Amino acid sequence: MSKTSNIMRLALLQLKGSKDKVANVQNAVTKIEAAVKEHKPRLITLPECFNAPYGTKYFREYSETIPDGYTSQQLSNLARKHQVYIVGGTIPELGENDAIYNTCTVWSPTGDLVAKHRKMHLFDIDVKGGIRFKESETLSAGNDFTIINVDGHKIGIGICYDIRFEEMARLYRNAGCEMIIYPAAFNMTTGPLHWELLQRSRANDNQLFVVTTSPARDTSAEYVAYGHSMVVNPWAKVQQSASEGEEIVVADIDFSEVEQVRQQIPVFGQRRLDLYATERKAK
Ligand SMILES: O=C(O)CCC(=O)C(=O)O
Repeated sequence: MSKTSNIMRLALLQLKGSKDKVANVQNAVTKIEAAVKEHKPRLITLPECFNAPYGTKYFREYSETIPDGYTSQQLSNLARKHQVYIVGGTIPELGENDAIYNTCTVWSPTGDLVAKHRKMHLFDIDVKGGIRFKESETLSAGNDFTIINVDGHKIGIGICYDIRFEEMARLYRNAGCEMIIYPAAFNMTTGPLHWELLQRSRANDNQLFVVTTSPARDTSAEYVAYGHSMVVNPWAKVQQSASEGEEIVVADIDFSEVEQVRQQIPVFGQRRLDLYATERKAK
């Protein structure tokens, strides 16, 4: 598809969650309506696990099938009604064989599901005195890379912990992506040190835009999200970022910056592919 425009307006919705699924989804609906009315974005992003509390004991209870579940239907209707792309954060998905996935849905302006990305790297960490989390207690990992095409621009999709795996971002870059979107929910242990660093690293390594959307910070929640949803440009500069509470971040992406950086610092063509490679394996 040829590029119809180099400018794309994004709205990142940093949303507060609760244990009430319908209230969470309705909050997203209200904020999407407000973002459309006030800012007219082309693409809207939502946070990781925006319709449920983020915790392994909750994933099965809150899980839904895609695309016929309640949350999917709401996002599909909104995308069609407002003719926008929605990168629908993530929800716990009830998949084949009763498996649960942490899944991002992407909706086109016709309301169609254009992609579904299941988190590939499960968040299993144990930081002494900090945080222990083991998504693999209840979740299964996805096995597929996901690239969408919006107005001729290729955009890779990852989810939170996926950002730590530079090979995944490299494969998206190799496939021609100009942006990677990660719905994410870093925490108060790893967020302060790694959140911005990882985004700027992936942007700098691959000379593309990195976009993250976090839940708002709620210090009364069992899992306290870091917040600070962010857009990093291909120069690895933070173009825009949220604070900690509920917020809509509006960013005008100029995709011509991707080509500028790639021409001026041409590392992609200077790699020693005679000596090393990052290659996707056939499944
Ligand atoms: O990598 C991290 O520090 C946080 C990852 C995370 O919270 C997640 O994958 O949901």
